[in-house]
Amino acid sequence: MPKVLVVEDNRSLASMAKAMIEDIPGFEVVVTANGTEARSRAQEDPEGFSVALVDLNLPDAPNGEIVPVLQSLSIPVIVLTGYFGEELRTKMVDLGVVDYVLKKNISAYEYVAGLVKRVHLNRNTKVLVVDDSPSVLSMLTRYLNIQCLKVITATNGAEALQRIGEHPDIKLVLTDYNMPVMDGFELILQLRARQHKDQLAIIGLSSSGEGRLSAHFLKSGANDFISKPFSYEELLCRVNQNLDYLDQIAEIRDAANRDYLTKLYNRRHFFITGRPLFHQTVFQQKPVGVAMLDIDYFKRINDQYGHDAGDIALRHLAAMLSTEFSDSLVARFGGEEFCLLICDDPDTTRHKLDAFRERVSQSPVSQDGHHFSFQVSIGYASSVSESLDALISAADANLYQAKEQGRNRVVSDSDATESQAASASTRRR
Ligand SMILES: Nc1nc2c(ncn2[C@@H]2O[C@H](COP(=O)(O)OP(=O)(O)OP(=O)(O)O)[C@@H](O)[C@H]2O)c(=O)[nH]1
Repeated sequence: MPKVLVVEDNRSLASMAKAMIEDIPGFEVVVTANGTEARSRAQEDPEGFSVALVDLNLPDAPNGEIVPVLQSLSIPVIVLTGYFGEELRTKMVDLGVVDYVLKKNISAYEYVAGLVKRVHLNRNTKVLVVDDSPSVLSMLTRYLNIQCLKVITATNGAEALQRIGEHPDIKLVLTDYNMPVMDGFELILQLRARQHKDQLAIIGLSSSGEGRLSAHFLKSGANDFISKPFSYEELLCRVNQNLDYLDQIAEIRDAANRDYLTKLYNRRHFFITGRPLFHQTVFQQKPVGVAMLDIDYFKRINDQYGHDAGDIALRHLAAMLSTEFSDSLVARFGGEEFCLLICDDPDTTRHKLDAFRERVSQSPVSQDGHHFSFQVSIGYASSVSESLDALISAADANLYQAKEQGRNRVVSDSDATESQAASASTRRR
């Protein structure tokens, strides 16, 4: 869990900062009221603090003396200040603080909370900087490192493409225009052929004399543009804004693809991802199958223990499915029905499904002091190869058989064939 150190002698401001930061899911705040206390907390556990939020004017450190102390323990610092001037700004930028924020109203704290989250996320965020000037590369690297970003560098477009190949998880590219071998526009065109604006952000950089370059960069597919020379603050704001945009799009996309209750993928995403995966697997002549899984007598759980208990059971089963079928595409199709696309040998899968069914029946759920168990029926099909939809229909038919035969069982293609043969022979007799 990310921990934030707040160093503030004004109790109400400290409480406000704590409340706003702890509003971010998973964040914990430790408040200290002076420099001495902050130093000993940070020394006790320097690894533990993701970032520190520091009041510049503390009773025992009135001129920001605590800032370099925390930085020497590798804790990035965001400064809160009650006054502001050019001299202070220069001092803060020279010290290498992540940002300085004027404590004037509540929106300053909202901004700080967003920044705290950004700094934490930046630790796993890769940025590629492309410029043929060593001095620009080293300045950008220093500025971006202050923001805790992982910086990778290249000196021209061709080298940048190589770096992207080595690090496909790069999220942001900052690129100059005028470079040898391959310029910034050509680089952007090549990058955009592979990744859209909401997957990879690109910021163009060029000297302020080249007036029309900004429009040209944007038309070529850049998300944003910065004129050189630029201030640390402008770089920080543009980089953060672009990374926040990517994260928000990813969150929206994820919310659209997932079932709200169980957080498993929904039916829509199952088909979008599953159809190409199915065709690719069939084309490669590898085994592929679908399992339809349904909780037995689920209505009774709702009726007996309440709808909340039913929801807990659904989440419990979803968590088990995610863990035990982590290599498969798992979705909640609706109600108490789940669907799995499994790319594995049918015999192995059949055994795995049966073992899973058994485990479900032996893992009780607790709600309000009540403990209850439930069972599942599973239909598995792997012998149909014309389409994913046909495979799902076959699995569904097998699930129907499992319910008909008494529930709490797995019925696969071979079981269904055997049972049809048995009933045909009974009819013949
Ligand atoms: N708690 C809860 N119940 C749900 C949810 N979605 C659907 N249900 C309930 O799931 C129950 C499904 O009942 P049935 O279709 O009769 O199936 P069943 O009782 O499991 O019986 P069989 O499938 O034949 O074994 C209904 O009572 C729905 O209201 C949900 O998200 N949460």
